[in-house]
Amino acid sequence: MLRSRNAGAAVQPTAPVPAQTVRFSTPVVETPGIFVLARWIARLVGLLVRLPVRFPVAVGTAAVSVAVWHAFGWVALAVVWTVADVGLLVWWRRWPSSFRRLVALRALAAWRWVWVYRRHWQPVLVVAGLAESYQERQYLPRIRRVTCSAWSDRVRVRLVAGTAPADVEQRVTELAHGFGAPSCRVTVNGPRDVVLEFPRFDTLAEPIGALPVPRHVDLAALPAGKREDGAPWRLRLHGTHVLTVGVTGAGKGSVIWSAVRAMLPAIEDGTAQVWAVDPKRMELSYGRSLFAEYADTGEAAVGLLEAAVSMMQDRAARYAGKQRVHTPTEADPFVAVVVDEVAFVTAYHPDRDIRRRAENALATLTSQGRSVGVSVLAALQDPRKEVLNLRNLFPDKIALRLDEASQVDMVLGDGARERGANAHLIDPDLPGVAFVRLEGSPAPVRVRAAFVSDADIDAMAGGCGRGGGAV
Ligand SMILES: Nc1ncnc2c1ncn2[C@@H]1O[C@H](COP(=O)(O)OP(=O)(O)OP(=O)(O)O)[C@@H](O)[C@H]1O
Repeated sequence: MLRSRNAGAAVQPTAPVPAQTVRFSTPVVETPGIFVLARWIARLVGLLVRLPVRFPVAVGTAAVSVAVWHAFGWVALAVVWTVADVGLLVWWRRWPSSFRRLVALRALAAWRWVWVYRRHWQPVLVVAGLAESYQERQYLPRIRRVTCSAWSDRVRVRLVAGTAPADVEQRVTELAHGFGAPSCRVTVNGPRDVVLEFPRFDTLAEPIGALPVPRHVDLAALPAGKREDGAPWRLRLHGTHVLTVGVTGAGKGSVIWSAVRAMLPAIEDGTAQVWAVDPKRMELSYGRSLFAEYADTGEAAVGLLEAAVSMMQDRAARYAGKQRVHTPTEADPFVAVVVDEVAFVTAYHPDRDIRRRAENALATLTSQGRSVGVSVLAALQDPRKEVLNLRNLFPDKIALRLDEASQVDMVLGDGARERGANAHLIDPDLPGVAFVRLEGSPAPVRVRAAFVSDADIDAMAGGCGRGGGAV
């Protein structure tokens, strides 16, 4: 075989390869000082033109103050300011919500724009790796607007052309720390248009007591707790199946009990039933009288699940060709099959036959039960496939505190962690806090389930809620 004489010789990295013996480089031309000065002046004029548009109230106030002072002197200015302050004070006391919306939150937004976001924008984004370079120039996403709600700042951002919202979603932790916020969530409005939401404080830090029992039960929107933005968190049960995942002590019981509590009037009037599987015998046994069916051993649990399958198939046979949607009635009530620690019957039970039968029954219920009014609400500690390979049959999932970062996407679906659903970082002192995905939005929402105490369950089981009043 012929070998080149140079084979194996070290190649000098600086030596030009034959095709590049002539190298072109851009000449450096010194910019005349007049151009630099003209550019600064142009930028200053641009800023002065934009200021009244961006901060009309602040600029208007300053302009009026200067005009009054110039025309009538400082005494007149002091009088005008005193009258304005008294007016604001009266507005605040008499109409606090409109004052808050139109004055306080707007002033706060302007302040946070200038002091927090404008000031730290470039260093934080560069260090977080969100600055792009092209032809030796640096390009940053641009702040379009900052607005404040009672609990968070929403920074609307125009992305650099050629970048994607996913680039920002992957840096939410850096952004949150960079701007001193507990978390950051990304919402995509449209092309190159995203909103970064930074909470200013944790609205879910205080536990929420059991919610009042609703007068009219909406099985598609059961009040179960509070969302981070202060709105009620409503859990859909009819027409879906819900999987609640969290480590021990994360608060799975509070989700289950809040749902049962919200169904109480329907349970009492016979239009809803709860069939409970309680392998730990600790969580659900307390309110046993509320359940139409109850099982606390492996054999009994499988029997209950298979009975639910038969009932569901009987309904499906009766509905076939006549009715496509289930409406709860006393004859055909909505059935919520509540399974606490579902892995006990699908993975941990020593009898293989029990595990197989339980898994088959759950697969049948979750794949066919929705349209005939049978829903499964299951709780689970470990979301891995080996433990519950049916997890994708649950359309709705709730991620309470999890063990590992990798479990977040297992529960809430791909991309949930990048969008800020840091369920593995939930404080152990905040049981009941969870991330959920609401219908029609890929952005995960942070919620806290209401805590239903033993006394509340006692009262519920004792029938105090009859008639739909608060228990
Ligand atoms: N929503 C909540 N708000 C406030 N405290 C809560 C809430 N949920 C649970 N807790 C507290 O945390 C404790 C553990 O909750 P819970 O038993 O529901 O956890 P779990 O996830 O079901 O745990 P395990 O899997 O071990 O049963 C409760 O005894 C209660 O003190």
